[in-house]
Amino acid sequence: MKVFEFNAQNVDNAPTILVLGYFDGLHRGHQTLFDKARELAAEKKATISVLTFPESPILVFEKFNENLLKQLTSKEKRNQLFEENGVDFLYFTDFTSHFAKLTSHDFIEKYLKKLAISAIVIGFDYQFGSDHGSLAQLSEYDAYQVSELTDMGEKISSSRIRQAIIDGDVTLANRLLGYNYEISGLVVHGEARGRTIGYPTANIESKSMQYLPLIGVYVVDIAVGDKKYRGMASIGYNDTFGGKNKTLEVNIFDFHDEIYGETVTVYFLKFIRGMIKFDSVDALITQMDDDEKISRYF
Ligand SMILES: Cc1cc2nc3c(=O)[nH]c(=O)nc-3n(C[C@H](O)[C@H](O)[C@H](O)COP(=O)(O)O)c2cc1C
Ligand SMILES: Nc1ncnc2c1ncn2[C@@H]1O[C@H](COP(=O)(O)OP(=O)(O)OP(=O)(O)O)[C@@H](O)[C@H]1O
Repeated sequence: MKVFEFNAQNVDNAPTILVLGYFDGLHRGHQTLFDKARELAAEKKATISVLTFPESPILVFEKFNENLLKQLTSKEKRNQLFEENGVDFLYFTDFTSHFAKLTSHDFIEKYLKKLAISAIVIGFDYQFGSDHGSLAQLSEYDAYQVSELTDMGEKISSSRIRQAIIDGDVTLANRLLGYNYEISGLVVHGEARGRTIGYPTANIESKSMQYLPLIGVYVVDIAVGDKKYRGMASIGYNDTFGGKNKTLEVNIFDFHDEIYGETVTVYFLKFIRGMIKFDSVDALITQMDDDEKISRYF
């Protein structure tokens, strides 16, 4: 897959199936668009291209809050998911005030006309341009609109998945995504207290703008180097010890290596319980023994 900053000079001119949307998370709903694109690409002997934005279009319309910069994946994972979905050319363009003012006609002239489009694939609720164009405005193309994919009668959407993660419902998030929600980060030094209570933890600091699941304890898998291990994660303030910083820590089962400075990936599998402020360290340890049993046999 090739990644480009969109401009008229650097586009590939082979016949292509163009898929349109923002695609935060590339969830199962999004994946149906790529299924259609792959079918068309095989039929028409064409490549697959995506024209999208690095950041959420909402940033241009709403008062800023930090959540607007957050995505369901890191930038690297987002690109990897496009590639896994069969994309050959990934074009990024910034969603700016100027871009937002383009009509659907302008968008076709300035962007779509620069590509050698064999067919276009959009979703059932896709709109483009300041006049909210949709399938009708794409009539000069062989354009396909994919129907809505639902789960329990409700649309699978990036917003619904974001909410599930904020609520700690990683089971729902994973089901809607079609893969396990993950966060990568550097292993850094914590208080070095974990090892004294028999549960050493890798403290993980992520540099990507992602949603951290609700404070609590989770069954996780964790990739260290090229191996994956089962573990249990804590997200919170270590209330028992009066912690001041919110941390993501993982006790990795059957693992005894020093991994400071390594980049690891945590896959959230199941919410176990909320954080508890225990009266004694022994009570915390007894609870962690139970968490371990749940996590090992999940
Ligand atoms: C599975 C798991 C469950 C935890 N549950 C709690 C909890 O309920 N309450 C709490 O105060 N700390 C909890 N912790 C956090 C511990 O307090 C923390 O790991 C310990 O203080 C070590 O911190 P350190 O890595 O900074 O040394 C939990 C940690 C893990 C790995
Ligand atoms: N569940 C779905 N079924 C079919 N198509 C979908 C589904 N969800 C999104 N799409 C389509 O995928 C493309 C990208 O959608 P978009 O990035 O707006 O995702 P979204 O999940 O709808 O996001 P949000 O929750 O922010 O509205 C659009 O063409 C959209 O119509």
